[in-house]
Order: sequence, then structure tokens, then C-alpha cells
Amino acid sequence: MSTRKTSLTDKQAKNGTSKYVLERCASVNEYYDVSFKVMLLGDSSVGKTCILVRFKDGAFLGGNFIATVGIDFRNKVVDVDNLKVKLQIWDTAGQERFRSVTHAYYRDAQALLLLYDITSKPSFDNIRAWLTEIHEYAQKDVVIMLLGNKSDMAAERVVKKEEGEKLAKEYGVPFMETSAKTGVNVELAFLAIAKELRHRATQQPDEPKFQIHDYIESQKHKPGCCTTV
Ligand SMILES: Nc1nc2c(ncn2[C@@H]2O[C@H](COP(=O)(O)OP(=O)(O)OP(=O)(O)O)[C@@H](O)[C@H]2O)c(=O)[nH]1
Repeated sequence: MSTRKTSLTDKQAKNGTSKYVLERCASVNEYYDVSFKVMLLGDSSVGKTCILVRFKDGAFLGGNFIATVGIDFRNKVVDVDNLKVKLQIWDTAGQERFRSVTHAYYRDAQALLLLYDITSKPSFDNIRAWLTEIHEYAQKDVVIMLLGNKSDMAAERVVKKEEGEKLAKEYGVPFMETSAKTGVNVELAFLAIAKELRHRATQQPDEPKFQIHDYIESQKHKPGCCTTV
């Protein structure tokens, strides 16, 4: 399958929906109650586009690697606790030369999925630098999740799962290993983010806070979890 990773003009990008739209809206014939922007970040080739395509279309983009140019987005509406949540998911270019383009989009994002590749030590080592950038450019209350992608490549693994867990714990962010190839944990990652954002947007002061870490742990241990086919 051939994919061309396209970039958007600023005008197209700014046509996105605003924060916490709590009204019934139609987006390409799909109704939703609330809309959020989620951004995929991480070094080039860690699998950001593949994770998005797996979640959106249930497919894997194998074959030749074509780096993303600039930034691109796709929408997906998911049901979260009786509310239709639209995730507008921004796929960014991991290459350094596009960094100044993508910085401009950080502040509009309500959630960030930060990826590294379990077969690439540099991509893991760069996570701290990514978190520094996030703290500089993103909203203070942005939801961050760390993902160690390509978990299907066990033979080539150079980053232990425990290392990912330790780093995530240090920064107080949820963590899981994913595979865009097999689908493991991909849906869970996006659904956990959608749930967290949905609860933040609609939560009453007397309601208990949604616990994303607990939710992920409870779902990981469910039979049949967490493959998108
Ligand atoms: N085995 C395996 N390969 C993967 C996985 N995810 C991505 N790949 C491969 O890794 C390469 C890079 O994937 P992309 O999704 O294009 O990477 P990216 O992070 O979007 O890269 P940039 O656009 O440059 O930022 C491609 O050849 C994919 O087929 C995975 O979970 N498992």
C-alpha cells in the first residue's frame, strides 16, 4: 500500500474544532458531542503515522517508510460513557527540520502521545528532550502518555519495558508498549486518552476524578484486550 504523507496549510489546520465543544455537531456525517485535539510526537520513524492509521483504519502501513512532511490530521469519533467523542489526531513529522512548524500546534492540543521505538535507543534517549519541548510549548494541563512502539519486534528490542515504565513514573505519565503492526494496545491508548479528556470536560466538582493509570491497568488485564483488528 502506498501512502503519501501530506502536510496541511496553516489555514486548513486552523479550521479544527475549538476546545470542549459540548454540542451535537456533524463531521463528515459523523455526529459527536465533544471534540479534542490529540498530537502524536516522537522521533522520525518511531511509528506515529502507523499508530494513527492502525487506530483510524485498523490497518498496518508496512513497506517503504515515507517520512511525514510537516503535519497532518485525521478524525475519529469514539463512544465514551454515552458520549460521542471526536478525536482530531495530529500526526507530526519527527524530523528535526520540521520542529519549528510543529511547535506552533502544541498549544492547541489537549493530549499528547509521545512515542519511542523499543528497537531504537536514541529514540528512547530523546524522550527527555521531547518532554522539555512539551513543557515549553504545550498547555500546562495537557494530558501526556508515553508509548514504547514496535513491541512486536522482540528480537530487535534494545529498550526494556521496565526502562519505559521507570521513565514514565519519573514524569508521572501513563505508559504502555504498543504495536502498530499487531494492534496491541493501540485502541487502549487512544480510548484512555479520550476517557480522561471526556471526564475532564464534563466532570462535576463533587464527582471523583477519573484515574487514567487505574483504567489502563484494569483494561490491560481484561481477556482479549487490546488488539485492534
Ligand atoms: N514492526 C513494526 N514496524 C512498525 C511499527 N510501527 C511502525 N513501523 C514501521 O516503522 C517505519 C516508520 O513508521 P512511521 O509510522 O512512518 O514513522 P513516523 O514516526 O510517522 O515517522 P516520521 O513521519 O518521519 O515522523 C515504517 O517502515 C513502519 O512500517 C510497529 O509497531 N511494528
